[in-house]
Order: sequence, then structure tokens, then C-alpha cells
Amino acid sequence: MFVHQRQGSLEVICGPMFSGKSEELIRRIKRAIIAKQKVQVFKPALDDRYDVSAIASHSQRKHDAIPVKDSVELARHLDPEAQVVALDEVQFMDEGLIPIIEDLADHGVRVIAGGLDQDSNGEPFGIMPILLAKAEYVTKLQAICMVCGALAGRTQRMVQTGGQVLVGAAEAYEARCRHCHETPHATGGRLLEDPAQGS
Ligand SMILES: Nc1ncnc2c1ncn2[C@@H]1O[C@H](COP(=O)(O)OP(=O)(O)OP(=O)(O)O)[C@@H](O)[C@H]1O
Ligand SMILES: Cc1cn([C@H]2C[C@H](O)[C@@H](CO)O2)c(=O)[nH]c1=O
Ligand SMILES: [Zn+2]
Repeated sequence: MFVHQRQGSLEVICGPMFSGKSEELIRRIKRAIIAKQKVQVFKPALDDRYDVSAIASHSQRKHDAIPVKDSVELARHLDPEAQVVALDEVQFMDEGLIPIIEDLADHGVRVIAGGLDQDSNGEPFGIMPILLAKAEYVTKLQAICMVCGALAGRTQRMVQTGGQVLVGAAEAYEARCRHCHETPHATGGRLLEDPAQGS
């Protein structure tokens, strides 16, 4: 006799900016809806680039999402009936999200989390390394390097600001391969060519 058992799990979709993480997340959300699953979608309120209450791809694909300022607010909005919980830009969420995700997956929920694995310095971003370690399924996408056209696993920040977090899109970032990616560390503190130095 076949006994249907709902099996919870964590799926992580990672990669640099422009690699198609949001498109892939939206694709999985749409297919879960076609399968008549009850789906809840969240995003950090911090990410207001295209829309406050939707996840959106650079190619204008969109899906409604509940904006939350932190994991406590997310927990408050969770629907006990949800079978699929999807989250975008998860690198911006706090550590409190980890036990929440584990609890959901332990209780049969399919959790799908999209976000940057690396910041613009090529370093692990926020809680992402922990989620990658805990996930059953990891999809690592690549973009196209804007310098040489190779596959790109990194994100270049094109403006000179310190700090790990700078919300933005193509005006502030571009995809780069390992070879073309520059970090302040690799360039002795010089992020990009500084015209003032005449280099
Ligand atoms: N350098 C690039 N490489 C690949 N796709 C690009 C590039 N620049 C723009 N795009 C567009 O971006 C789309 C992917 O956008 P999407 O928002 O899904 O990426 P993302 O990985 O979620 O980015 P982000 O981390 O900024 O949210 C591609 O389908 C393409 O139309
Ligand atoms: C690469 C990188 C992106 N971001 C932001 C830009 C976008 O708003 C979001 C990625 O979709 O993350 C940072 O805050 N820091 C970074 O180092
Ligand atoms: Zn390159």
C-alpha cells in the first residue's frame, strides 16, 4: 500500500547577482501552485529595489511576497497550513531564521531559500553558509561576466562604499568571473580605478 507522506526539506538557490536566482525561485513557486500546494512567499523588507511586496527578477518576472523586517516578524506571519515556504534575498535575514527553517522542514514543509552566497568581496554572505550546509538540495547558478563573457560566479560592486550591505541593482553591481572580479583586498584597498589617482 502506498502511504503518501509529506517530506519536508530545505532547497537553497544561490549564486551571484543576475544569475537567475529570483527567476528560478519564481519558477518553483509557480509549479508548486500548479500542484495545488499552499505556498507562502517572504522577502526582507530591506530589499525594496523593484517592489516592496513582491519578489522581482531583473527580467521583470514577479511574484507577490510578504515583506518582513526580521525572523520574528516572519514567524508571526507563518501560516500553519503552508506546504511550501519560499524566501528571497535570504542573505539579509538574521540568524533567528535558521531554527525557524529547520522547524518548518522537520514538520514536512518544503522550504526554498534564494540568496547571494558571496558578497562583493567574494566572502560568505550572512546566514547563507549555514543554510547551504543544512540544505538537502543546493542549486548554484552563474551569470555572465560583464568583462569577458565567461560564466560569472561573483558580483562586482561598481561604486566605492564600505560595508557589506548596499541594496542596488545594475547601477551599483555587475556580474564577474573569478578572473575579472576585483576586491579591495586584491587591489591593495583600491576598489576600482580611481580617476583622481590618474591610473
Ligand atoms: N550579466 C548577466 N548575466 C546573466 N543574466 C543577466 C545579466 N545581466 C542581466 N541579466 C538578466 O538578469 C536575469 C536574471 O535576473 P534575476 O533577478 O533572476 O537574478 P538574481 O540572481 O535573482 O539577481 P539578484 O541577486 O540581483 O536578485 C537574466 O535572465 C537576464 O535577463
Ligand atoms: C553583492 C552584494 C549585493 N548586495 C545587495 C544588492 C541587492 O540589493 C541584493 C542582491 O540581490 O544584495 C549587498 O548588499 N552587498 C553585496 O556585497
Ligand atoms: Zn570575466
